[in-house]
Amino acid sequence: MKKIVFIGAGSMAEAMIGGWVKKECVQANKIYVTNRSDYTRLMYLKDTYGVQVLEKLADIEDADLLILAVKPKDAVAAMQSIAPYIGDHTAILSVLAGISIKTIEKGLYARPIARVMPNTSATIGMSASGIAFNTRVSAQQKKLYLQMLSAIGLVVEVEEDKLHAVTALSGSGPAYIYYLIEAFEKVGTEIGLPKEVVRQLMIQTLAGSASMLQSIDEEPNALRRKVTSPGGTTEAGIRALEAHHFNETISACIKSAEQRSRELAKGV
Ligand SMILES: NC(=O)C1=CN([C@@H]2O[C@H](COP(=O)(O)OP(=O)(O)OC[C@H]3O[C@@H](n4cnc5c(N)ncnc54)[C@H](OP(=O)(O)O)[C@@H]3O)[C@@H](O)[C@H]2O)C=CC1
Ligand SMILES: O=C(O)[C@@H]1CCC=N1
Repeated sequence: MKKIVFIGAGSMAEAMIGGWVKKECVQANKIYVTNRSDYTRLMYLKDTYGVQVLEKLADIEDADLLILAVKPKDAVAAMQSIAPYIGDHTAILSVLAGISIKTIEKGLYARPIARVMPNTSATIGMSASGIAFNTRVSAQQKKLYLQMLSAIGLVVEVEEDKLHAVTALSGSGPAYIYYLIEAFEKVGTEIGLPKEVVRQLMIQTLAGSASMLQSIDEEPNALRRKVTSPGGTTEAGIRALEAHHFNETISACIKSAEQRSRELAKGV
């Protein structure tokens, strides 16, 4: 691909650009960025990653790929602004939460459209992404998208409707983990450790546990039992989690996010 244009230049666009440029998966000078009004932001992306700033919207005409990366509430306006200039051969990759392929086809006409739900860990090549395609995406294009997404992490192909679940779990997931670390830091300082020490300990604990799950063929439940001595500290901790409705809390979190993704699809 000779020209890839990001429509929207926020956190997710930067995470994908950062990941691709670092991995040398896409050459920076083939990537163009545009947004609604924040020119300083475009210059920052140019200076940091070596991407190009799209001079005017008409310049999307010869783009091979447009990546839609605005907030869902701005999707219709963004599509209206690019529709007059979009070339017949241009394909679409959307990272918009909730917004369906049907809505994009309505806004940008019949063409190859892929919807991907990555996460911000794309920055370091550690995204966990789900992807779905419309029927116009060729086998060759699919292969290319899967390669591009693999360069910034794990990618799984799912039915489009399941992207709501992917969004709730791994799209939003990094925020839950950061929130968890914030909670560990808060309580860790209450029980006497400096915040930086709590952070170091808990980042390593998270990374270690994730690596154990990746490298050892055992269920989370079995690994948990190996930590839990009868009458010990872990058992006391898990009991407190159960008493405070841990499972219900996580279930409410994921179901609320999934529901919100469905609402975004309806423009709510
Ligand atoms: N952040 C995340 O972790 C993830 C986000 N996503 C999805 O990615 C999308 C972008 O999210 P995120 O990067 O966080 O959002 P940001 O708010 O960080 O960025 C949004 C960008 O869209 C631009 N924009 C708004 N309206 C228009 C328009 N009409 N034409 C062109 N550009 C426009 C904004 O420009 P300006 O600043 O000039 O207004 C800004 O650059 C969302 O749809 C979200 O659902 C998906 C997975 C994870
Ligand atoms: O919060 C959001 O809507 C987006 C989608 C997934 C992560 N951030």
